[in-house]
Amino acid sequence: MPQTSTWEIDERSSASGHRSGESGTNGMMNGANTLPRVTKRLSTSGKTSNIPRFKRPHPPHSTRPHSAIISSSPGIYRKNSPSSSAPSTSSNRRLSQLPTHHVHSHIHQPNHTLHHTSVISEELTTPRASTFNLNQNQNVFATTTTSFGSMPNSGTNTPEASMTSSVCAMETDGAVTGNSAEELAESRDMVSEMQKRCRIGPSGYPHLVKAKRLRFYRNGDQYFKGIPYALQCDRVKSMQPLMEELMKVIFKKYICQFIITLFQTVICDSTALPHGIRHIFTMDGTQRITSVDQFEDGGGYVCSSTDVFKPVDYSRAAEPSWRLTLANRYNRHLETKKLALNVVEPANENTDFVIPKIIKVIRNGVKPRRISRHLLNKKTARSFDQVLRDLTLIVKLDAGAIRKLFTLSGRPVLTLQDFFREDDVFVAYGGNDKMAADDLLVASEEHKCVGASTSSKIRRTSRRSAMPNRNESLRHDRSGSVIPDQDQQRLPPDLDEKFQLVRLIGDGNTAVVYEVVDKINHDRRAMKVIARENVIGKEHLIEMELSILQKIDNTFIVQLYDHWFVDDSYFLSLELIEMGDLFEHLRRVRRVPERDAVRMMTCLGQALEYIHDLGIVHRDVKLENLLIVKDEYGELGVKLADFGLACEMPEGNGVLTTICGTPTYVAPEVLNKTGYGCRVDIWAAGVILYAILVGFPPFQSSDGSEQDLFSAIISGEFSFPSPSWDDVSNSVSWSVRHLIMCLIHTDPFHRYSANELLSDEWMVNLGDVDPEYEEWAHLFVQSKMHVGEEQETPYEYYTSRRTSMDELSESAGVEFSFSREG
Ligand SMILES: Nc1ncnc2c1ncn2[C@@H]1O[C@H](COP(=O)(O)OP(=O)(O)OP(=O)(O)O)[C@@H](O)[C@H]1O
Repeated sequence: MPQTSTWEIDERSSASGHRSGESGTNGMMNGANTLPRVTKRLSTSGKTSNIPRFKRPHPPHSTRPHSAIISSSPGIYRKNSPSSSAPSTSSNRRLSQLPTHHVHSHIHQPNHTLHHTSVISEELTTPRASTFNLNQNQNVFATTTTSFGSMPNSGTNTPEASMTSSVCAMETDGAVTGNSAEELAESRDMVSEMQKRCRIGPSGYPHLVKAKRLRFYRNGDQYFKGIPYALQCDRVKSMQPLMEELMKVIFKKYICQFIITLFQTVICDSTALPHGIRHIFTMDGTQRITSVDQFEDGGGYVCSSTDVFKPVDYSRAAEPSWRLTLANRYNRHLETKKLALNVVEPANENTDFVIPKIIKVIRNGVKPRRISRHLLNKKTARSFDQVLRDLTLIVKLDAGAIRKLFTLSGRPVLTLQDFFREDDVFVAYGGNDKMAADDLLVASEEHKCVGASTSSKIRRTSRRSAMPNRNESLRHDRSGSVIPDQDQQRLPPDLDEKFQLVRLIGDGNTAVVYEVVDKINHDRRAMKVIARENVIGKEHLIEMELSILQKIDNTFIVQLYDHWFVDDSYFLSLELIEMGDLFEHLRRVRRVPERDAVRMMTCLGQALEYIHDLGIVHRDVKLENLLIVKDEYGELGVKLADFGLACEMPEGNGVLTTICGTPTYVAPEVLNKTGYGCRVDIWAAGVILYAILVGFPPFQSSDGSEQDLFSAIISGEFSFPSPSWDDVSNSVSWSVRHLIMCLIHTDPFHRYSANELLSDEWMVNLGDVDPEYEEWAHLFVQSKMHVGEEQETPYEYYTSRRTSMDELSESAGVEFSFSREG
């Protein structure tokens, strides 16, 4: 869901293709190739797209074309792959089907002196290419064959008959004629050296000992994709050194190449191969490999510490992970829950129940024990295995991987959902750790960290800390992981004197927001905490946010009460809004009725009119930044929050040029770099109005890419597709469509202002417009629509939109996408 993050654009990188002076409908840029490059704005997890990635080696099954080691220039000839007429050995067949490592040998003969090099590469040699080269050099081949006079010949001079492998390529520079006895001897020496290194093929011609291309898996680990390995049979002659090498060299090499998976791999090793590699099996487990000769080129093999083969579908291994090897009582739980080892779990666990929650994990051992906190949310709790893996890295048991987890009431944690029940304290055990009843009792010294003295108290605490139906981390780059300090849930001492921390309310790209209570007057507040490390180089944005919030005092905007910079973090005491944000509200209700929508838009319009009059642009108006409030009559409204990207308009007729915002809501003039002002917030308001009425935004990309989304935005073309926009039971008026068209207008000068938004007929009449106006709006909208725009069938609608859904559509979830189709 790349459209959903907040981002900034590297302006330098987007300079090309831009022509200044273009703006709005008349000045739209044409095509995706002129779109600026996007970089993520901020991320607490550091997962910004501009972090350099480690270059992965070519995948073993790469289909990159074979680089031209074989030349067709005169005087060079090479024996390469079998020709089309050559007998098709199983080895050859594998070679063409499973392109992996190849050994190429070049024999150059400059000035009649032979020397050779061997190259191991992952390049693909196709039989077709080999045949071509072979035929090209057939004449020369015959000539050069004489220079190998000492070699045994099977009686045929045809290269097709003599060559059996495609892994040997020979080159000579210049014709081989008129050799002196000395040169011939030299050649013979060379050949004999070659013979030492080469086997003599059935034809009598030598070929280099071919490296067998193998792939090794770990016993019982269905998540380990395997490691490719070129087995040089002339070098590794027995199993023991091979197994040692596999353990010491290959895994380490793998670790070096994929630094990111270093930890995971180490863990995998210690879990899946606790005693190193002692046995190697074929993939189906029917045969144990006892000699290197038994390895077949292109084959896959399973490394094991024990002689018990675990039947897993290794060929379909997914991402690296580690498996639990649970014992005794815990294993029985697993069995009953059908979570036993070797059962391939679905790739995507259901995570509907995942809500932001801080869990505390007690590291089993001598009391007082170390207690780690970990934030679980949609991002950090994707699957049971993944959470256990993360906890292993955080808790750092002496025994290595966490293999058992229990609540303080003794309930085992067996599924992801178990983390989201009422308990939030868990005791972690390693494989050899023995459980004792005393483990579940929290020592007095541990109370502070655990936050409770008994499990019943913990239950009360956890109930209070659970977020009601909020799902924080639908955005892919949302933060959330380890709560770094055990005292994180305590404010720094100065603030701790003033405030009592109550619960986590939400997290954004840069901030974590808690509910706090003022210890003196008992007022409840929201405390937004922005760790400085999350905003390095962007401190000016925080300063700007603070400076702007201090100027603002409006009913429809979340109020800032106070702020501090302590312990390298910014703390903002804000008005507490308890009902969550509009994004989550929409997620729950799927679409907002017009009567609610009109009130929400009125609140937003008021907020925008207020800040625009002050010359302030919010620049990040979106569903997540509209917090839901209820008035005394129970009517819903919103308050505008998060001024993290807000800025003041330049003096005079100046415009803003920094490209920032959230892709789904960004206005075309921001992308076009023609300069922009307050009307970008109005565009976003139009996107929001559209989205809350039907549950999906007006602009999406067909392939989920930001480029595609931006093209759609710049084109300004959107529609009101069936069935959502003409659903009888959710009848949406034409007046609101008219308003949306006035808000989502590519030309900012023709786009409504905040004042015009508030004066719109639909807004003024709270959605209850005069039939005449509705009729007029109907004609207006229809006159602007392209023919067939509303003819989208449900099938097209769902397929086109579900594939390109951003966070909002995603949030509508399966229910939404299928319930309507029955
Ligand atoms: N005053 C508040 N009262 C209640 N909840 C709040 C308040 N401020 C923020 N939140 C919640 O916390 C979440 C994150 O806050 P906020 O959007 O300010 O963080 P951020 O990191 O600046 O966001 P972004 O991801 O947009 O950069 C919000 O989506 C909202 O649900």
